Amino acid sequence: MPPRLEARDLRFGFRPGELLFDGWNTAIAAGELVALTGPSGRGKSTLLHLLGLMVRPAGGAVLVDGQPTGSASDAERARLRADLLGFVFQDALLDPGRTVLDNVLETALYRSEPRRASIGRARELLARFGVERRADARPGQLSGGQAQRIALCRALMNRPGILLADEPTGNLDAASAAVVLDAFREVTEAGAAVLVATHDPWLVAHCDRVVEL
Ligand SMILES: Nc1ncnc2c1ncn2[C@@H]1O[C@H](COP(=O)(O)OP(=O)(O)OP(=O)(O)O)[C@@H](O)[C@H]1O
Repeated sequence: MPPRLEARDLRFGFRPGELLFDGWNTAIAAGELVALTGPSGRGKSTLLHLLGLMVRPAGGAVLVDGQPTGSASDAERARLRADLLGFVFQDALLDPGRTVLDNVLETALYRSEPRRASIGRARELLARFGVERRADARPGQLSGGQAQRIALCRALMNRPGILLADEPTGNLDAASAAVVLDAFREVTEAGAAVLVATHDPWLVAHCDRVVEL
């Protein structure tokens, strides 16, 4: 079975002559929970955006379940993201114009699932992370930790085969961080791969493996 997620000889930089990644390789198998660590500014978020098919590399390849994604059109990449990937952005990046419930439902709507069919799962996820009472709130009314948990609900909505999470416990107390780790474990036990960029030593210690940038 191919790795769920693989980077081969990845190259990328924001400025000419300044490559953040110059021939970078990694592979994450089904069922693995992997921590991505390294100093601030080294490129953890950028790498997650490359692996999450939001940014195209300058060279090399990102493979999803063994399939190269380089020649896929933007529409095909968007389809892969909706079908296979869950993404928790640093600082949550919820849509300020929608309620919490509609933010969580957003990923299901990308897959053309009827809203009514998805509401039950969205509410279950919100309850699991202790934020069900915020369902009708707008993101501007949330604490940082609530926003982070809601962003995780949104990423889990489609039961992704690959979950990429950027500092998902940065604003959480110990009890909420433990709920997040439990959720990651449940996702890996279902055969997904989880890559989590983090500075949190507690979370790193609970991962199967560490990739250091
Ligand atoms: N859109 C952008 N345009 C230009 N440079 C960028 C852009 N995004 C990030 N950078 C630069 O790329 C480098 C890597 O940034 P990135 O956010 O990936 O690092 P990081 O390891 O996730 O940092 P942190 O741990 O602080 O979140 C930094 O020097 C940053 O300034």
